[in-house]
Amino acid sequence: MAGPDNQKFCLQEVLDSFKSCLSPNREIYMEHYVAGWKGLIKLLNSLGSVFGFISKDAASKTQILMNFLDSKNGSEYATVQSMVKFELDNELVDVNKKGIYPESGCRTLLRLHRALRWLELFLDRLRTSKEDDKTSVMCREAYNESLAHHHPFMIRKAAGLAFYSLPGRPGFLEVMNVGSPEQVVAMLGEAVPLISEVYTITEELYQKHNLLDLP
Ligand SMILES: CCCCCCCCCCCCC/C=C/[C@@H](O)[C@H](COP(=O)(O)O)NC(=O)CCCCCCCCCCCCCCC
Repeated sequence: MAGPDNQKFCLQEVLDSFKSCLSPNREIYMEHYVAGWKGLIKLLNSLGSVFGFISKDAASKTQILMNFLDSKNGSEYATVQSMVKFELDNELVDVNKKGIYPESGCRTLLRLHRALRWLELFLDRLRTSKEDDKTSVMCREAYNESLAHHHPFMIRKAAGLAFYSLPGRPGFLEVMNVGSPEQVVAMLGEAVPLISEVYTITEELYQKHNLLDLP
């Protein structure tokens, strides 16, 4: 029987998670942030094994955050804001170079946060694309504008090759499990601003604490 991680991806599920992410005072709930990523990883897995190296990395980072949430300090990780405060107050972050905390919550979330910017740019391109536009081009452009700045040559090369395997626009919209292309586009219209808001709040928080370049 398929376990929960093998279930089919549904864009609605990701949208719901990112909706639940924001508290009334604009804090980001870790549980829902991680749930959003788990939904995205399901989609990536359904696109084929060529994306395995990307989904493995995202899954391992998601797992690190879930482990913090389940630990004895779990309540300190309830929101991204409380995690940053807790880890900085207790000097649990390698700030300048890798040291004894190579997998701190702050540096792990930063990697996913940078990928969220790629997602925002990619989904916005998809939302405004025309029928015969290529998903591989949208994906590459979004990647070059965001994550690529943080990746070494070999990763950029491997990612670039994987993009060629993306299904065309109609196939990609179908994988989202939403309905007609028009319905997917409408849902993207809701999802992109939400993802963008979560991204901006995190970016401002990390900027304020000088955490945007964590090794
Ligand atoms: C739809 C096609 C998906 C293309 C994904 C584009 C992003 C390409 C990322 C390539 C990452 C390669 C894997 C390794 C990365 C790590 O070296 C690197 C640095 O980590 P480190 O400091 O611990 O060493 N890790 C990262 O930058 C984090 C990458 C996380 C990538 C997550 C991508 C999730 C994609 C979800 C797709 C969902 C499609 C959207 C439809 C609603």
